[in-house]
Amino acid sequence: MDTVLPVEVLTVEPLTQAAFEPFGDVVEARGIPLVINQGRCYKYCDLTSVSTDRDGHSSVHIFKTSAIRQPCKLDLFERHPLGSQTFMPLEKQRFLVVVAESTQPEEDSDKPDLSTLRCFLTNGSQGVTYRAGVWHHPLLSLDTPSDFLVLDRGGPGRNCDEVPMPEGVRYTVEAVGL
Ligand SMILES: NC(=O)N[C@@H](O)C(=O)O
Ligand code: NI
Repeated sequence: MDTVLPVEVLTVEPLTQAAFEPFGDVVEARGIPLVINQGRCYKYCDLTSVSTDRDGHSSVHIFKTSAIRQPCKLDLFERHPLGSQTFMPLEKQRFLVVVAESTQPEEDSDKPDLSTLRCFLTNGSQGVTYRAGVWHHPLLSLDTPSDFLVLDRGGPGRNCDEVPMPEGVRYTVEAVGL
């Protein structure tokens, strides 16, 4: 018989720039746009930026991802110490943004502090940028398979540290209100 693990059910909070400030930027059309292209287009400027180390370069990808099943069991945390990482849905896809603060920021021995674990739900028109070194769960897209534009740091060196979720507890995000 499978051992029944205690379940840590995470509450989901709506994604706002104020709440997400410690981790990075929310990318969404906000503020007063510039009117460009002979009036045909509104430009919402400088919503976020791509950071890389001096040996890296900014790189653009498309992720074609399947949707998560719910309740969503968390697998691991990762961080990209050499650069930021931005996810922007291409099909109005909602996704879960699961982050945690660092135990020893900037140190090689840094780990996610699971007592600070936060779970945000986007509204379909929002993307996020994780600042370099921010602990996050890999992409968790909801509802249907979907495409995301991803901007991050390309180049030499190790840019992905992973820490599995601790044994003995199942961290899940329940479908409450999802
Ligand atoms: N592996 C990869 O590029 N994706 C992850 O970094 C992620 O945050 O989804
Ligand atoms: Ni990542």
